[in-house]
Amino acid sequence: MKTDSYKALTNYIDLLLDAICVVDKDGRFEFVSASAERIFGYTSEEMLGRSMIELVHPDDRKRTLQTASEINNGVIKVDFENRYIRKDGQTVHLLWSARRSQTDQRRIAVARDITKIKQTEARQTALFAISEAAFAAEDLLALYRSIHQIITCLMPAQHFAIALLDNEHNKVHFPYSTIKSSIDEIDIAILCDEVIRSGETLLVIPDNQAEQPSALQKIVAGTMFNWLSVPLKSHQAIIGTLILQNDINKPTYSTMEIDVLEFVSTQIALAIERKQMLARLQQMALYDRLTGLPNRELFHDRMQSALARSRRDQGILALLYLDLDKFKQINDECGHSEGDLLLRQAAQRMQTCLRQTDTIARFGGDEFVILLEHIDNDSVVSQIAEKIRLSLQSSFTLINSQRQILPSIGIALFPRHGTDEQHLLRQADKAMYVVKKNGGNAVHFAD
Ligand SMILES: Nc1nc2c(ncn2[C@@H]2O[C@H](COP(=O)(O)OP(=O)(O)OP(=O)(O)O)[C@@H](O)[C@H]2O)c(=O)[nH]1
Repeated sequence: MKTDSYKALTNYIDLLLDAICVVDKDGRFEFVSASAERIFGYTSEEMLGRSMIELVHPDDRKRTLQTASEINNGVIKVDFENRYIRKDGQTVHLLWSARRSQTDQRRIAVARDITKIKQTEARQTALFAISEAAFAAEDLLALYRSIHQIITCLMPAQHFAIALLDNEHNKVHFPYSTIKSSIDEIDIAILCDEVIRSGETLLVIPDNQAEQPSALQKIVAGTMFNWLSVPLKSHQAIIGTLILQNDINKPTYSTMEIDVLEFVSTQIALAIERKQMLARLQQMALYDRLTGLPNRELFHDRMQSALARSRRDQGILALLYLDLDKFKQINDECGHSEGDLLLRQAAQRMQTCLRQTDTIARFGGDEFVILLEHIDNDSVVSQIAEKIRLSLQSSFTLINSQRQILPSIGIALFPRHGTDEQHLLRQADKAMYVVKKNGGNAVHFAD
């Protein structure tokens, strides 16, 4: 095919929305139709003679060369997709139909710009994945991990973080972050503050560093990364930001990528809010608000599992029923808030006497129940109970006073004193009353 022979055709093919490209045996553009300028952003003069592969997105080059080689070997491709980097730096998604011209040793290909279709697909896929993740994730951390995965499928994000606004302390925190950079967390927080305050997406690349507000310029000066931060807008407010970080040698974030991220960020914000609400409800349903200890419901759950394990392993477990002595006096003499503080501090002290696998629950007022598993013998239980009793001996520093509190502790063992929860609780409670009757501040085993 002679270059002149294209001329007669161009009157017609320039009308096409798709671009026709011909590359020579070395992979250099030999002919491009008028649409190529719209798709690639380069004039045909700028493209002719240039190596095709140079314009291909770096991550798609290997695949593209493989396909080119298949076409050179006679395969006709009608469904090859790859990405090119336009002259303005934006990424364009293309669908190619290509074949070899046997006589001329050239590849003739028709490129269709499918960026918009890809954008719609990406939005829909991401929305579906986010709603699935919001439903399936067991907790907030699992949700954050899923969000990271979903975003990595949408666009390059070597590093990723979720920053959330802590309204109580009016500052951002990072419940999820893989960002490792010379910029420390405080500085990233300034970037996030800017995004939350303005409600606008922030893209920092080497070309626009100088256009950033001066506070940000100082932070990002000399950074080796492109930064993209998108506000997380729920229906109510901006709850935080998503932060993506990519090496500056990689292509910058495209308008399409930013648009998709902005679109899905609302769904992400809503999913996070819903999960936070669920976590709060779970916390309220299972934990005591004052001390943060498990409540009766959670204790019941743990007790059932522990009993099942002990029955299976023929193990011993111990139940300690603990009531503080003369706690009412503290409330009466120092006030309810001092009483609250003492309950919180006493709970902390008792917790430090236990192993991670043990459970201490607040049953209400000044009553606590402790579950100890894998007990070898009575004396181990006595030792732990004594340790708890002694931990409360030294006085508590409250806001306006120093007070001491002593406990009465009753103990029941599985299977010796009972084989179900109710029975064991009753036996431990009775043992605790024996201590109370005898003046308190002691430990007693059920009979
Ligand atoms: N500060 C505070 N007090 C509470 C809370 N819940 C219950 N109380 C009070 O705790 C006290 C518990 O009562 P008791 O156990 O009968 O009083 P006590 O003085 O410890 O009596 P003995 O156990 O017989 O030594 C009551 O005065 C309750 O009002 C709470 O959340 N905070």
